[in-house]
Amino acid sequence: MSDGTQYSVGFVGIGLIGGSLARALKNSGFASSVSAWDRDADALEQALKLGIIDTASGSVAALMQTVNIAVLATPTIACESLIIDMLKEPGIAQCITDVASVKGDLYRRVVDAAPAGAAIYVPGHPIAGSERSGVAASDAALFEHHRVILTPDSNTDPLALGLVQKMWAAAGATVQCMGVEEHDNVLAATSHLPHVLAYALVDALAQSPIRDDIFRFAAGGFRDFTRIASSDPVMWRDISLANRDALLSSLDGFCDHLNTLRSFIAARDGEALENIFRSSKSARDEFARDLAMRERGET
Ligand SMILES: NC(=O)c1ccc[n+]([C@@H]2O[C@H](COP(=O)([O-])OP(=O)(O)OC[C@H]3O[C@@H](n4cnc5c(N)ncnc54)[C@H](O)[C@@H]3O)[C@@H](O)[C@H]2O)c1
Ligand SMILES: O=C(O)C(=O)C[C@]1(C(=O)O)C=C[C@@H](O)C=C1
Repeated sequence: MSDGTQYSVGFVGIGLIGGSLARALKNSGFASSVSAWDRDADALEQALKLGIIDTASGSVAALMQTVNIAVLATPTIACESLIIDMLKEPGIAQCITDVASVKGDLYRRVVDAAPAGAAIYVPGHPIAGSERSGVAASDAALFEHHRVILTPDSNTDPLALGLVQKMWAAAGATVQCMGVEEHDNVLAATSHLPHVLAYALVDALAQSPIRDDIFRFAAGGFRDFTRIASSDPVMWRDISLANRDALLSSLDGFCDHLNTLRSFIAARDGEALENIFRSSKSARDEFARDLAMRERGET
């Protein structure tokens, strides 16, 4: 529960995720002021115009002079050098956090490059998003009833960790901590693999000689399975490469499973197929029930 203390929050990168968090923190009263720096001047102008930020900073260094909490919300590939810059000149920031979808590689490199400052760095990842990008797509309710994973370690400053937990709670999220490796393995399976599969399916069908018919007759099932193939290709290129090992392992396990299923179809083994579909339906139904409860705030 909020104790009413307000913080000055600064964002490096004000797109879908940065913009959504900025909106949520303003609405909840957690942020006394919100500032941002983005390499795209149009994104900053739009954020100002939409009232998502109060001030556009001229540089990362200038931003860090004025904020209690600094949030890095740029594409994964840009995070390493920006976090290191932020940690080397933290200004008045009590904590620095990020929202990147892959944690292990980034954290190890940051700790190697800036060991002294790394204690106030609390790596984070909201498990909520959309196939859309940019500040105009931001949504104050994006994180409500969603989980946020933080990956602190024994070096992390408890005060910095507490502040980041409080910030996400103010945005309506439930915070959970885990190690970077566990995070990257779980997310490879639940997020990165499904995105690769959706892109692969659409690409395979788009290359088909009967492509026009396929897209003409595709409907709800195809739409639901492939929504995430409309996500930003550059973001997903970065994520796939940043989490390469865990993603390869998930992909290999999945390919084996798919081949088993293929062999049942080839062998006309209806019983084996039905068993897989039955157990899959039961797992999916249970997940859907849990998700609905979470979205109603019941868990
Ligand atoms: N989109 C999702 O569903 C989702 C969910 C959870 C986490 N994430 C992670 O959040 C981060 C941001 O994703 P997003 O969807 O908000 O992307 P986005 O494209 O909507 O926003 C990124 C912003 O960062 C800016 N930017 C890019 N490079 C920069 C640089 N070098 N310096 C300063 N600003 C720079 C861009 O101009 C843009 O405004 C990514 O690391 C992504 O992996 C995304
Ligand atoms: O809902 C979507 O469109 C998303 O892709 C969100 C999603 C996910 O895979 O669930 C994508 C990337 C993130 O790092 C976290 C969440």
